[in-house]
Amino acid sequence: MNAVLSWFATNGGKIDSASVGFTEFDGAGRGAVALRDIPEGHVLFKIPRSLILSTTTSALPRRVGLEQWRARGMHRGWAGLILCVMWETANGAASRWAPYLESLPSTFDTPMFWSEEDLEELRGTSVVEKLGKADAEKDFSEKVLPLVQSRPDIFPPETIPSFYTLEVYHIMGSRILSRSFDVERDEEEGEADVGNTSSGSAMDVDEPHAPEQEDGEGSSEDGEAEDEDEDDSIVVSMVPLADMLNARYECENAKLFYEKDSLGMMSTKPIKTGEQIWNTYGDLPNAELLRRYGHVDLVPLNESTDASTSDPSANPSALGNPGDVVEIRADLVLSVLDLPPQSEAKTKERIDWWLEQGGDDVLILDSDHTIPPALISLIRLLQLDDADWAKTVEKDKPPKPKLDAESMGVVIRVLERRLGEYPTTVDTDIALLLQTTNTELSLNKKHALAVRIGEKRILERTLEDARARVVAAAVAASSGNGKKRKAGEELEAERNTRTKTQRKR
Ligand SMILES: C[S@@+](CC[C@H](N)C(=O)[O-])C[C@H]1O[C@@H](n2cnc3c(N)ncnc32)[C@H](O)[C@@H]1O
Repeated sequence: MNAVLSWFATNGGKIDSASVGFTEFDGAGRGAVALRDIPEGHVLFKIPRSLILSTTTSALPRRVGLEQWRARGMHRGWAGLILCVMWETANGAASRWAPYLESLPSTFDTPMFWSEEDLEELRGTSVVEKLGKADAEKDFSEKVLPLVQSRPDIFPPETIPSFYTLEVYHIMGSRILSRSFDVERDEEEGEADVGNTSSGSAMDVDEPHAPEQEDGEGSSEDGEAEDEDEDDSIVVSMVPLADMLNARYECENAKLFYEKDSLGMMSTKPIKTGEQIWNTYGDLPNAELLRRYGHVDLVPLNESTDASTSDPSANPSALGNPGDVVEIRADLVLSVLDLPPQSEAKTKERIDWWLEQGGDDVLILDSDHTIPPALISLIRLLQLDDADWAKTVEKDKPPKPKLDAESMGVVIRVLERRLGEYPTTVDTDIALLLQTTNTELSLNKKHALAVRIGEKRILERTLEDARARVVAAAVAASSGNGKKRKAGEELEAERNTRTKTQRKR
């Protein structure tokens, strides 16, 4: 840390060292701590733009030649930035970022590096299919290695076995995934236009991006389909010191802000002496935290729980991540509907139309346990008869998310089938957590348990609520209530009451 701090100061970085210290936190690596009471709005440290490491500040793209760089597709996805970090590392002490790069971790707890046996523990969660290992390896073998091998003047052949291997590519990718920020392009350096490395990333592209404020961090080497409309004003960047702050669900008390020639880490709340200085990674679900950062958040799930209880095995049902979600793929909905094979073409037409309308192919359940309106709308769309489908297309609007008895039946079957994708039940998982002492279970297995339990809890509660509503509607329908209503109408009436109550809250 000392080497990084003196490099930082020598190169124009400013740190309020009376207020901020860096120390090791148990199970979380390095982090920042308040050395005195810090008021809100206080600048903790400032990073000059010249210390930011990206494809616009590394000399590599220009050494390769911007035309070559683009021709080889290095301006798209993550390959370009990863290669810059590899090259800067290979340059050793000659790199502008040498002490910083030397201080970065080379081992990670992210599933990218897990054994097959450990990955099996994540079956049913969305983590494994999002790892992007195969895409990263394709980028390495099709883009990065051919470029490296074609330019011995820049990448001396004897350095390839140590600095330009697939293993190093994954390590550098993981450093970027767990530490990078979206930084707005400096207008002057924008002239260089080496392209945007963030295209197709799984990083915070979904976060609203305030123009004067840096928001969250995280990036990915697992480029998805590349988007022609990529935002050229954002450059994925390594920001020394700013990336040494840890994060925890709703604990953020500092954030990175744009200033003219620098980025400033500023307190967003008063911070007491001795408290950790937390950034935010966007209060992600545990599945995403694990995939990108290699840790999970376990916080008390309700106010009555003792906040000091951070050991999940002490009271596993009281801790979790309130930001957890469950992803339900649209094809699971299709499999539940079990539509006749002759309607395959019609179904495809409807799905394509749904996607064109901006509908998602993954539906998200979150911890408020309500049934996602998009799920109801999709179920109804897939069940329309031909005449109603034609009317829907004419109106150019997907069906309203009206939860009638038939749709509710499908929803329940979807939730049951989704729950069945995990090999174990939530009770088995909690029993496992209770039976095993901390030393018996590896960190990977503990993390996988936390992800699984969080997701299954959401599914089970949503399912319980849905079943209870069916029963309530059936009881109301059979009791007549003055005039006899159909169970479906009861469900609808009950849904409206719930929505109003929720709005009031
Ligand atoms: C941006 S870096 C933060 C600095 C890092 N601790 C270090 O030693 O350089 C992100 C990494 O810090 C660790 N981390 C951050 N917040 C954490 C938390 N709440 N619990 C455990 N580890 C955490 C994870 O390893 C994550 O990949």
